[in-house]
Amino acid sequence: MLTVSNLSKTIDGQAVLRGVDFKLEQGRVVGVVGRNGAGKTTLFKTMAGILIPDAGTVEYEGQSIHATPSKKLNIVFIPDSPEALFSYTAMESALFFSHIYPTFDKGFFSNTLHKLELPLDRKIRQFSKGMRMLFSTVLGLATKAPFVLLDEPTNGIDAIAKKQVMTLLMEAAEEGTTLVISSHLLNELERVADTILVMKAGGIETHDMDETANGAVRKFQVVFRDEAPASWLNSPSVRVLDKIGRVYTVLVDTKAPIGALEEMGKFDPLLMEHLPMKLEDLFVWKLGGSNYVG
Ligand SMILES: Nc1ncnc2c1ncn2[C@@H]1O[C@H](COP(=O)(O)OP(=O)(O)OP(=O)(O)O)[C@@H](O)[C@H]1O
Repeated sequence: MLTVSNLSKTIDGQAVLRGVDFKLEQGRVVGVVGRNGAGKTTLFKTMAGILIPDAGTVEYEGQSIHATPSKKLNIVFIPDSPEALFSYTAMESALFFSHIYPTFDKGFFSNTLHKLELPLDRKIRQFSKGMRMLFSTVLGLATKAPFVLLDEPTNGIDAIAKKQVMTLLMEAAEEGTTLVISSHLLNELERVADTILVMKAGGIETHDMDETANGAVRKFQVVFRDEAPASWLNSPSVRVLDKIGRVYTVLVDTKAPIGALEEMGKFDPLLMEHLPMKLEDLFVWKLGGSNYVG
């Protein structure tokens, strides 16, 4: 279990993390989403012990990873580019990591690199972006750490490399590794994550993926008979995702005290169809800016 309690971090006078709290059980696949600059990378670096928090704790099995540095070995951070290893070859990087991580699996590292046709003797600087991301993923997974934090692992790589990275990750998850993946590719995250952490204003909300699909916020396609009622469209319990002619796609908080769903029914729409809720919809609901205005 990894427990993050009341974690705060200010960088250059900006409070990036503000009292972040959550727990991660072993064997989960966790997606971390948030707007650009929300603090995902800062959170990962603090969770992995690279940054020291101003307040709060990160505990692995009840022990602070900052107070007991050996506990950091249980949490590996895979950055979006392995710049720190650019002047090393893949093999040299593995040697370096095997000195740090006693559980480092050299066999897994070289076999997987061989399967992926990545050279062991070339400097990482000479790798393409896709090769670098595959290499860092293999290197991180080879540590056999129980918690692996991946910062945008498939960003900017081609479809084949993406599939290879995702396959490696799913194999690790099946073996019980907890993966924490930050990504802006919500469709991809939706397929693999069972828990979603939404970062906003330095804080975090935890969502179960099942809860996302069956929670209080529902998605509808609705066609009104006359002009769409502006007060309803602009209410805080409603968010317009799309409008084509008189066809609206909306998110409605079905548990809101003002009864936005009942009200929609009272307008006697020509069509009112319930659609499946996607992770992208949750993202817009939680992090979208102002509501529909036009
Ligand atoms: N070394 C640094 N020096 C100054 N400001 C920083 C530093 N690292 C992060 N920040 C600031 O902290 C905030 C959070 O950055 P962070 O990289 O953690 O966000 P993010 O959610 O990972 O963003 P993105 O989705 O764009 O990668 C940003 O406003 C960023 O400018």
